[in-house]
Amino acid sequence: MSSNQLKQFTREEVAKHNKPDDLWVIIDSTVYNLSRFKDLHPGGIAALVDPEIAGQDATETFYGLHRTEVLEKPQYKRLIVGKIVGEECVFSAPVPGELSKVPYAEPTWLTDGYYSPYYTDNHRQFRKAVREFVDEYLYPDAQAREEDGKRPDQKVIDKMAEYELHAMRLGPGKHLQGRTLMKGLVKPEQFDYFHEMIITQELTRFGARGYGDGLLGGKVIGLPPVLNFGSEELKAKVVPDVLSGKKFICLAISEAYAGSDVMGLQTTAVKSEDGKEWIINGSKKWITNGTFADYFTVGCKTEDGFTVILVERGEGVETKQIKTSYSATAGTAFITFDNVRVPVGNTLGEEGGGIFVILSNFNHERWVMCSASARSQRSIIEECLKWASQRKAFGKPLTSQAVIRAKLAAMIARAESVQNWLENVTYQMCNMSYKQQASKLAGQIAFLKSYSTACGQETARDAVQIFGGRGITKTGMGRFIEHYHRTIPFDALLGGAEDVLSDLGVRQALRAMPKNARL
Ligand code: HEM
Repeated sequence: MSSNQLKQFTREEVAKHNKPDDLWVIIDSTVYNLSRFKDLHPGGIAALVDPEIAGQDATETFYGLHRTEVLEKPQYKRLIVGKIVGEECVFSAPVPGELSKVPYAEPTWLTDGYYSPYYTDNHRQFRKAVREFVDEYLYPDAQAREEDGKRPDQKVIDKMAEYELHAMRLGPGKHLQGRTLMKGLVKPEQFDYFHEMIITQELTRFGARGYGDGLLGGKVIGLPPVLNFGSEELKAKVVPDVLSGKKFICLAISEAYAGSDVMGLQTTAVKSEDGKEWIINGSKKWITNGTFADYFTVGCKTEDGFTVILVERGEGVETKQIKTSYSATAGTAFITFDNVRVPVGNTLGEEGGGIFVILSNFNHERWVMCSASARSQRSIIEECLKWASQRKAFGKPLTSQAVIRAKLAAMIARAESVQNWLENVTYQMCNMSYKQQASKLAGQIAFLKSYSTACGQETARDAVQIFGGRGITKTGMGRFIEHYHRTIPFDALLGGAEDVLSDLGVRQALRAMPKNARL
């Protein structure tokens, strides 16, 4: 029912319904009958029958205790009996696809009155379409799956395939040729790293970190080695099924024995006597999407050093769920390979040349993670600005406290610096070949990742302080803060731990020092 068709009441009429069995309240000029609901109210009966609430305007108190989305739920919409005559609602739930008007909730290129050298009209239209897609198809599944830990709904995966989002998430390249991207909104040859960054950032907005990885994060890092280093025959077999969401792939590098120390890995691949097959033995740990993957891009120790090999799920491959601090929807696995036989044609890149395959892949993976980190910090800023403005403490909004404002200042500065650096690196990527990126951007991206996740961790800690107890509560007002604070270590570890990455950046810089440089 639209608000115009609702029955109209005066505030005096509503005030008469102030008894436990005849209990109305006004929230944002809408009249709710809570007479029956009071017994089910998660906040208890006492809060509702309070003389300051029963029959009165409870708008301010309500928004101090509940998220707007509570009123959007159908079971609560049924409590509406009318509206206040001559008044209009002030607070609105976000409209799918719309930009937020909260300062710093969007990067400058999406903020009214600001300019950017990087984005075209096509990027802007594309951003709008992706956000509408995410809000409509992904957001509800993300919230539900993060909670129940099941895999993302296959219908969502299929829908993403229909728009070619699986292909686009791998970035620009030959794999996009002949595809109709986002229903024709962007041509394959037009698609660049800014388009890809837009997808990653929009996908991050649903605030469900485990689901984000469950939504084929394994493919984003596991398929590029096949695309860039696999034989034509192997690509023809694997790529179409993965990009259409029929089959799943993951990257299996880290082990119980070694994480960042790639050369210390212990999974072995030995050639069969006839030289036609690899025989793989060992285990892998913390492998995103491993529980449901059909293909595994595996780092192995071989006679010549380190080699990357594509393994298909089959005899000798076993995957078990690892319980981590985010949702099981990510499909994080412990994998064992027990005499797994794989054709030698599944080798990705040169035998013994695995380190190059992995290192060049790391750049893209880390840049994707920086894009996500920049965006999630912004979502946290939006939550904090809203909360600090609407929450009263000692009779004043939280924003009247200088310590709260100082925390907001630091978060905003961090998010702005990460996004601006990210856009610069993305611009370099748009103008460099894959090889140039591998040599020139490894240090930049390593620094950016380590810096952005360090910023994210500080922002998570500040946000919890601003939200207080709600920042450590899985439901209600602070639920996204609790989630971010709990899951931020994934950003800081996956794709390379902060310290290791910073050191990598410095080592790259030292290698490039001119021999004749002297003070
Ligand atoms: C349409 C009216 C209302 C509905 C549908 C509603 C619903 C809910 C729900 C679902 C929660 C659980 C927390 C959450 O998910 O955010 C909750 C908590 C609560 N509600 Fe309400 N509520 C309503 C009105 C009110 C009013 C008028 C008050 C006035 C004091 C109130 C006081 C509380 C309190 C104190 C809590 C506990 C908050 C917390 O644990 O942080 N509610 N309510």
